[in-house]
Amino acid sequence: MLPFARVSIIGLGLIGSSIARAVRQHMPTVQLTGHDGDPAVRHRAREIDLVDDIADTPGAAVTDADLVILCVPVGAMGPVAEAIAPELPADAIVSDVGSSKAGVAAALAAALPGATIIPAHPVAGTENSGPDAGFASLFHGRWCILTPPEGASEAAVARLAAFWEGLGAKVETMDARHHDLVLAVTSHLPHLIAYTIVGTASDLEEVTQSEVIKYSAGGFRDFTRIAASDPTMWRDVFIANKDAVLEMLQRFSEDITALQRAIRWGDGDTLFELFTRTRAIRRSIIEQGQDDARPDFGRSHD
Ligand SMILES: NC(=O)c1ccc[n+]([C@@H]2O[C@H](COP(=O)([O-])OP(=O)(O)OC[C@H]3O[C@@H](n4cnc5c(N)ncnc54)[C@H](O)[C@@H]3O)[C@@H](O)[C@H]2O)c1
Ligand SMILES: O=C(O)C(=O)C[C@]1(C(=O)O)C=C[C@@H](O)C=C1
Repeated sequence: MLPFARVSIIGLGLIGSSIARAVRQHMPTVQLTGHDGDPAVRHRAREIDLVDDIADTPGAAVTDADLVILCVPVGAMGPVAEAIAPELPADAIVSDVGSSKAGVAAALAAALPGATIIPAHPVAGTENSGPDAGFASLFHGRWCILTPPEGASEAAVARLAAFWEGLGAKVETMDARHHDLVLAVTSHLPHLIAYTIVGTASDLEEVTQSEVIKYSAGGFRDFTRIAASDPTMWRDVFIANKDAVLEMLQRFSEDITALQRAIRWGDGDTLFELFTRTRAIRRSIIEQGQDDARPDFGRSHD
């Protein structure tokens, strides 16, 4: 039996549209309703027949849902939760896909007192945005981290876990603050570094924009992919996960200062030891099958 019969998705961009496509593929009998705040996105979602029904307001999208998933930028989670509150069925489970969790959990709890809220984060994505960027296999073999609040219904957690497993994800449960600390170093800091390095390169007087494009065939090109990620999404993530990001940034600054010293003093052993360790980490990620699922990394869309 399927964990949910009527799923409502608010926010039909990369993640919302990927969930819609994955539900269509893996749970074809589920009734899917969607809403997006941008009329152009609603229009496009209708054009590509993304879900069974597109609602023009967030409230109208949830009236008969048994699962509501908020797929909007982290900073919009609270306002969207407030907008669905009057129409939310008492027995519905509310979840989200935000990249940071503690702040979102607090915003949802404040907006929806008494509701069953189980926050989640599928650790899968790309640098692209919008309803055409999504694909059904995005979550295959990827982690989805659930961060249920203390005292959350175990049955609700189990149903949401079954939903994500049904879309092909592996599910882990974690405390929201621990999630935010781990993701600060594995996801948020790498994005900050990519935004910085691409910005620095384009600011350098002697490196003109055309040279940045011309010579970006190697490592720099990989940074530009990450630095092309959605500005609204990442602005909200850094503001929401400020404490954990600043803590990891401090640690990173100390480590880069140590490397600076090693380079200055010609300490090749320190450089070689670090580069050997990081090469082994990359290889073990690939061996564990945690390499990238994006279509341009050689896997199919569905
Ligand atoms: N992009 C990734 O790699 C990734 C991965 C995992 C989780 N996430 C999280 O998923 C969420 C969505 O990200 P995305 O990549 O799908 O972004 P996206 O920009 O592709 O889609 C977001 C959609 O939300 C809509 N929206 C914004 N504010 C709204 C509001 N107030 N009401 C209704 N709709 C609104 C936008 O119009 C847009 O269509 C974010 O919270 C992000 O942190 C993103
Ligand atoms: O592959 C990418 O483009 C991503 O940045 C995906 C990525 C990540 O950092 O791994 C980005 C944000 C998320 O919340 C989850 C996944």
